Amino acid sequence: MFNSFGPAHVLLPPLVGCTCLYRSSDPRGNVIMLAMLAIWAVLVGQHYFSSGQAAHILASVIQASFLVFAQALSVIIAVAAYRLSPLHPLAHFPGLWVDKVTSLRVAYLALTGHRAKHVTSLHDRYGDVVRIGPNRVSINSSDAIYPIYASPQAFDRAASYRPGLIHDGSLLFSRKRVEHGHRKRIWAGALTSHAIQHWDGALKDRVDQLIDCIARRQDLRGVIDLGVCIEHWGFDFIYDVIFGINCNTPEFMRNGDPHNICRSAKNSIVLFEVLGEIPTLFDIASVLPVTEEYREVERHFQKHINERMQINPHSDWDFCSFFMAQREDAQYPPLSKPDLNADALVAFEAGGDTLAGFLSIIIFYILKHQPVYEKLRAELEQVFPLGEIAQDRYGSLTEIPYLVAVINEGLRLGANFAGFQRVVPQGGAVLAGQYVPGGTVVGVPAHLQHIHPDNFWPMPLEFRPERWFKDGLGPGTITRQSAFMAFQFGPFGCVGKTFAYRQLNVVLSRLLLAYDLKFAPDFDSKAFVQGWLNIRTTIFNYPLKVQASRRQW
Ligand code: HEM
Repeated sequence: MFNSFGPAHVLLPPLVGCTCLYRSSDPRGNVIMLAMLAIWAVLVGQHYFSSGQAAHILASVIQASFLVFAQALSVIIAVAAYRLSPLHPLAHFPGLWVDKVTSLRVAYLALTGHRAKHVTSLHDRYGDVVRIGPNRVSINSSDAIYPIYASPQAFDRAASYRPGLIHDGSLLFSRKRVEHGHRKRIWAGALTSHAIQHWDGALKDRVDQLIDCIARRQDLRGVIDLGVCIEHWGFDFIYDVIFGINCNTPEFMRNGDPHNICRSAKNSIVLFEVLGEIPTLFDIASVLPVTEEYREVERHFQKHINERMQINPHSDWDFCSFFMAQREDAQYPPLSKPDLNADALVAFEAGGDTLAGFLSIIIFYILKHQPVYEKLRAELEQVFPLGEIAQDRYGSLTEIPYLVAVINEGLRLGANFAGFQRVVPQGGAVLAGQYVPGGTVVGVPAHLQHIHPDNFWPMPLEFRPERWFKDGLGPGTITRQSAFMAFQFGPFGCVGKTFAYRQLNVVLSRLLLAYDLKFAPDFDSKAFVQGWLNIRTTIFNYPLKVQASRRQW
């Protein structure tokens, strides 16, 4: 079989190359595939011409395929052995052997929505610092939050933010702090307090529509799937904000989602989250049909961007105006069209989907805790005795302390994020008292920090909004704001945080004033919790069925 090439000739170079290189960065999957193809073609040619038997092309193909397969297998075995060996720089961190060898298992768990549970079980078993991937360490310590995320020298984002071969010109996929900072300044212009206030009118109209939509979709018992109504509201409103209220948007609350745009947008987030765990495979998968649903959403947005560029391109407050950076006070050059499309999509998914998911979770917790529901309603009624909130008072909702506490408590328990991946800079860093080598991917699991007794005490697992007040759950109440990671911190933190609070405050208050809400008679809250998955997007496999009756004022 090896008559033209010796085994050492074929196997040694990739063995050495991969063993050395694989630790420092996730190699590009497409480059590996092309290299293998090139090696295969050379081997076919070599065998074909050296054998001198033109008829033996099939034999050449078989031999070359065998050698390339053997080569790939030897590389996989060598890389696995290296990752398990004491020579690996992360060898001293505890963890499961399978996670040390490959990220495939964690990717699978991400797909099934059980990654957070897996990370929890690993920390329970091995302690605060655990190796959860070949080159990845999870750190369940609030000491690590500041250096990794919040400090001005916060670590760069890891390759998990690399969307394969899909265009990566958006804020979310920008991984280096400096270039990211430039793009973020454009976004920040669209989300100043002045800009946010500008959206109060559209927000009012969309919440009016949500209140009508709930009435329209009720069955004979007054029951609706509130999660779907809120999702449609969230996507309708974010469309306004991205493209402007004069654009031709799908109107989900009115028309439903016949083209499955909401579902495809959510599936795209799942795709990025799962394949982000294995960036090398993402490079290959991104040219396969598995990404077709995302391409569909991309095409859909392209259509809207084209329309938006025709209409009054530089004189409004929508995100596109700022992204095109053609306002009179613009300081930065306009984004290219692919970048514009990528940022619009990120706004749609980060703004519309995340907000709607968390709003549903907060409502679930409120309805599950009747005393909280009663207390919040009483507070709202005291401030708004006529049951109406004038638009010019939207900003003042932050001054209703219990409302803010309820929202924060829902965000605390709902932020089921398994760890935002960052890269330790060259030279390494001491994190949670341990030296972590440069190039290692690290992350602090938000969901574990949010229930850590050192950060939130007492009853860290329970929904108790009172904890957000000084000594609210008795003397010694601990509420560590610096461990509250729902919006992340620092340079890569959520740019829409203030806008998110504005929307949560307004929608929640108005819904509670407009309707008496309770779970549907056959609603099973245990089944809801079991069916609620976080794959960066929130998926409710069991619907949030709520009985709503209009309040009379
Ligand atoms: C309850 C609502 C929200 C929550 C819990 C939330 C949470 C987060 C978190 C944790 C991140 C960091 C992600 C990472 O580094 O991987 C993030 C980023 C981001 N969020 Fe939000 N978000 C919310 C609402 C919004 C809204 C309403 C918008 C826009 C209108 C928005 C836009 C963004 C953008 C653009 C990023 C990327 C920021 C960057 O790369 O610097 N988010 N969000």
